[in-house]
Amino acid sequence: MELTEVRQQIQQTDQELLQLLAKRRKLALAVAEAKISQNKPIRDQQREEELLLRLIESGKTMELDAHYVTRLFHVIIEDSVLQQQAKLQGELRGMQGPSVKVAYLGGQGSYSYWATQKYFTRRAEQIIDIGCDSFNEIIKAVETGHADYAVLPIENTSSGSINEVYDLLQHTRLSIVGELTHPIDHCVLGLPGAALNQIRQICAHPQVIAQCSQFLLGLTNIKVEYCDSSSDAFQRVQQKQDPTIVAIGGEAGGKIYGLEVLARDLANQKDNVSRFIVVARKAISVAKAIPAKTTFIMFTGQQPGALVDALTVLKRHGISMAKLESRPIPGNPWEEMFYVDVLANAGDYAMTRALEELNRITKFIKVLGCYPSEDIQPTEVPA
Ligand SMILES: C=C(O[C@@H]1C=C(C(=O)O)C=C[C@H]1O)C(=O)O
Repeated sequence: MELTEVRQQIQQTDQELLQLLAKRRKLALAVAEAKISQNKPIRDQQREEELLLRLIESGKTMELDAHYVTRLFHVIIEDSVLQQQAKLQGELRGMQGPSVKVAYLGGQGSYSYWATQKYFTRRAEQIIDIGCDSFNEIIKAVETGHADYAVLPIENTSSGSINEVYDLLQHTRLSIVGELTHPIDHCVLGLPGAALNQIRQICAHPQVIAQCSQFLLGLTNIKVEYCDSSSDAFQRVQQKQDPTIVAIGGEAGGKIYGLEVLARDLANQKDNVSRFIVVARKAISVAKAIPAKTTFIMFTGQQPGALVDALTVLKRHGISMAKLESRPIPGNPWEEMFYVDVLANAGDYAMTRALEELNRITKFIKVLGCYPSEDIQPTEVPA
C-alpha cells in the first residue's frame, strides 16, 4: 500500500476513535443523570476494576498489551468522572452563562494559562482570559469584579508550597471553589539556532528557578533574570533576538513565541506537578455524590498541645487531613497561622460538628472554601 493511502486510513481510524470517545462521554453523562436520580456516588471503583479487567483480557486477543490498555482507559475514565462531577455541580459548559472571565498569572503560554484552559474548557463555552503580572493583581481582579474567577498555583511537587499565594488567602474574602493538578514539564527554550553550550542568560519565574535548582547548579557563568511569569520569560527572549538568552518554561508555551526546545525534564522531581486552586467571590456547596475537600485556616495560640488538640477534633470525627501548612501572621512575630486541607464536605454532619468544636478551642478559624476534589486516583488492577 502507498504511504499516503495508509495514512489516509490512519486518519479515518483516528476520526472513528474520536467519534467513539465523544459517544462514550455522552453515555457517561447519561450515567451521571441516573446516579443523580438514584442518589448514588459518581465514582464506582468496583465497576472500573471490572471494566479494566475485561478490557485487558479482550485487548490481549487483539495484541494490545495490558499496560497500553490500562493507560488509555485511565485517561478515559478520569475524563468521564470529571465530566460527571462538573455536570452534577451544574457547571458543565455553563458555569456562569456562556462565558467566564478568568484572571491568571502571565499571558498566553504560561503554566497558569494552560491550567486555566484545562479547568474551564469543561465548564464554559468561552473563556475570557485576563493575564496578570502578579498574584496580588489576580486576587484584586476577582475582588473588584473585573474577573469572575482566578486560577492560582498553590503547591508543587518539586518546590513545595507557594507561600505568596498562601499569604494572600489570609487576607481575602474570596473563596476556594475548585482545584486541579497540572503536570509541569520544564524545558530550556531558545530562538531557532540557539545552542545549549552557548547560553549566557536564563529568563524564568522564581518558582521555575526553584523547581529546576539542581539543573541550574550544573551551569556556570550564566546570569539568571527573574520574570513575572513563564510567558513573560518567553516574550523577553523573543524580543531580545539574542541566541545566548533562553527561557525556562513549557514546550507548548514556548512554541507560541517561536522558541525551540534545547533541553527538557529540568525539574528536580521526575513527576513535577503543580496543584492550582480556583477562587471566586461567592463560596459554593459541593454535591454529596462528589468527593470534596475543605480548606480552612486557624490560629490556635501557642499553649502546649494547642495544635494536637485541634487535630484531635478532626480525628474524633473521622476526618482525614490532606495537607497542613503554617505561615507567619503579619504583625505577630513567631505566631503562626495553620492552613488545613481535609477530605470532607463542609456541609457534612461530621465536618460541621468538627468546625463548631474547632471554633470553640481555637482563637481564630475561617473556612476558605469547600470544593470538588479533582484528584482522580486511577483504579489499579492486578497485573
Ligand atoms: C460511567 C460511570 O461512572 C464512573 C466512570 C466510569 C467509566 O467511565 O467507565 C466507571 C465507573 C465510575 O467511576 C459508571 O458508573 O458507569
